[in-house]
Amino acid sequence: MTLVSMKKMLQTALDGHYAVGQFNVNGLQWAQGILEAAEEEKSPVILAASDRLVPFLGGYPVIAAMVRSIVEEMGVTVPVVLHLDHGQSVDNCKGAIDAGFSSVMIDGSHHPIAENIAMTGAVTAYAEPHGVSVEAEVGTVGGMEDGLIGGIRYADPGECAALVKETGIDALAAALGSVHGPYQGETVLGFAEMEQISKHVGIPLVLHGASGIPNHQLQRAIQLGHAKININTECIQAWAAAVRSTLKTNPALYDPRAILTPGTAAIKETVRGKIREFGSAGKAVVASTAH
Ligand SMILES: O=C(O)C[C@@H](O)[C@H](O)C(=O)COP(=O)(O)O
Ligand SMILES: [Zn+2]
Repeated sequence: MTLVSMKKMLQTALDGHYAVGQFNVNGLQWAQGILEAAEEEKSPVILAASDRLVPFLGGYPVIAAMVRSIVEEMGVTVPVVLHLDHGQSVDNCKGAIDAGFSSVMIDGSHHPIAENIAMTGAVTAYAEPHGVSVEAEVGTVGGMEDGLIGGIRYADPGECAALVKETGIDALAAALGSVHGPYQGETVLGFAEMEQISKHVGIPLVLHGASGIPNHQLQRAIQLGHAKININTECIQAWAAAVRSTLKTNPALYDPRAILTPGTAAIKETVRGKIREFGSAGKAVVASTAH
């Protein structure tokens, strides 16, 4: 199965009232664990490289080659998207597209809306002829974003509508109370604003900062228009706990395979649980035949 764009995948999910998980890749083991879980659950899946981590991961061509090779080697049959997460500039998005990413996010949310629209429009113009889908963001997700720590700023419905209308993006991340990284206290999402924005823009919404959000709130977000849900923190916490426990139990261990394999298993089981929560298990055929 070649890499696909998110366009039809997310529209099909929106129509079917489920969401596709975006799971961030922090190394080879993440790609393996995420793809194994998606294949076993027969779920469409989005593998993402966060732009801030691209140098750590070896650059766009290395990431694209790695994901494509693993998909081929494993004989993955479910639809797979390779997405640039929180793309920091128009040039970075172009670099990812040229390297073979099938989807990009341009994150102009820290700029005034006119600039955000201009950046996003430049990316959609470049992506469209390549068959690459585009996500953009309005408002501010709390916690760490693009390497900056910030507070929550709710997306403005008028700005969301203008950005969608003027750029033709495929998915919109409208920040409505979610936070990147671990939550301090209970999650408070703006469901009334979510309903309003979803009706107004008519395209799939994306929920960033979804780690730690209780399932009943995720289900409500899905019913109110979210077709893509981003998870990174829960996977990296599960990986770290498994590797830490392996080393604690066997302090003399030094074989990387023995140390790291439990980490891959932990990522896989975390992803499996999320796929089931989001309702995308068994939806691979639906997603790949949708047009
Ligand atoms: O950490 C990154 O750079 C990627 C995340 O921002 C991702 O887009 C995301 O929203 C994951 O949220 P989390 O798992 O709740 O931290
Ligand atoms: Zn995010």
